[in-house]
Amino acid sequence: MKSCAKREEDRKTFMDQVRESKENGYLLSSRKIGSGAFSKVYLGYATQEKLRQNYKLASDLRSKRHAMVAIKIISTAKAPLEYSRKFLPREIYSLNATYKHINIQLYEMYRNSRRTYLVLELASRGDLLEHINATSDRRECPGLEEEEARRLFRQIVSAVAHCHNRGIVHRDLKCENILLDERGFIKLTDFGFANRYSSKNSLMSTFCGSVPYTAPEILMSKKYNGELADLWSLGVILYAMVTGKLPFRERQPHKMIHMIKQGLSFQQPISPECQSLIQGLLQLKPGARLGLQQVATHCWMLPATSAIFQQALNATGRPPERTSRGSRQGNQSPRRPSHLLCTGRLPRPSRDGSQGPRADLCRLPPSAALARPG
Ligand SMILES: Nc1ncnc2c1ncn2[C@@H]1O[C@H](COP(=O)(O)OP(=O)(O)OP(=O)(O)O)[C@@H](O)[C@H]1O
Repeated sequence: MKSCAKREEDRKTFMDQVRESKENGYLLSSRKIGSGAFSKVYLGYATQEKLRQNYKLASDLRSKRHAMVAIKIISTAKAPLEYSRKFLPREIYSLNATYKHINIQLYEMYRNSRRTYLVLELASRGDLLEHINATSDRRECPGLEEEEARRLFRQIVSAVAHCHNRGIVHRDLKCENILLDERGFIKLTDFGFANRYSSKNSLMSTFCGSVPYTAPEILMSKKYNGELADLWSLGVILYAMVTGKLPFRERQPHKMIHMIKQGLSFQQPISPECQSLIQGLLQLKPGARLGLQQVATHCWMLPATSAIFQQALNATGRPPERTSRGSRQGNQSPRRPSHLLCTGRLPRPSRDGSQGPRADLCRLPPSAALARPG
């Protein structure tokens, strides 16, 4: 229970934030839509005056037919110095450098000695993790349909390519950092670990990310190429989207490495094209991973091929038979590497606690970030 004094302090802080936002052209609502380690995110509204002054903001909001924004408030006075001096400036730099892409959007920033305010495009439909879990529950089958996964993954790839083209690596790509707006567009968020690099070959050494999504070279504390590390995380995200599970799940980095070395496996029917794309991204050796250009033009990313697969899957519950060379035949299950299965599935008991028919459904667990300062 919060003490009276604490409640009063929170109320005063909130009133200050309302005033500071108003002075900058935004109405801050009391509806908190998220919070991070050192931040709170509120629903806000652009005032008429702001819309008159800021043409870009006005035209964007006009197309959405509302004036709502997400206002992320970072208490710089309370956050550790390293965060305020190093990570927050990088986040702001990265958001500014990537302005404006349909899948990433910082409208504006204002600040004073105590707080920094980031005015972001509102993504009102929660994050990808929630979406995967909710869809898995609705379908009674883990993961998204490949068609939907493709639509979302294309946007994610486009957003990451936009960052890389501007010399920014995200370094914390994960389902929780991909938000969805009311039109189903993804918004890449949380650039707290992002960094810029001067050359494609420059290596980084900060140990950051979230273990299940972190590239093995980072887990092994090697110097790494940020772009190639982002590609690994993209592979984990795609695997999570289509299977509703994490490919490798361990808390301890050294155990994760062990799992990764054992290899990847799929426990449910996923199209061979999608498997090949995931395998191409989840390569232990960074240099062996598919590049973003190869990802964008991979055959799974083209709708026609996989629509046929999905239709067959829906009709028979099994992947379609293939006749071409190297493909599988008849009712055989997908060819699997002989190593152990390494999925991060979390069995969910049915409501009465027994292992009912849906006991093999899983929920993707949220993953805590590593190396948060403070
Ligand atoms: N543009 C947005 N629209 C809607 N909700 C948002 C938006 N940005 C952030 N949020 C919500 O606020 C939460 C925290 O935001 P964000 O991840 O950017 O903060 P953070 O301080 O970097 O978090 P963390 O400490 O977890 O890394 C998000 O998980 C999300 O629920």
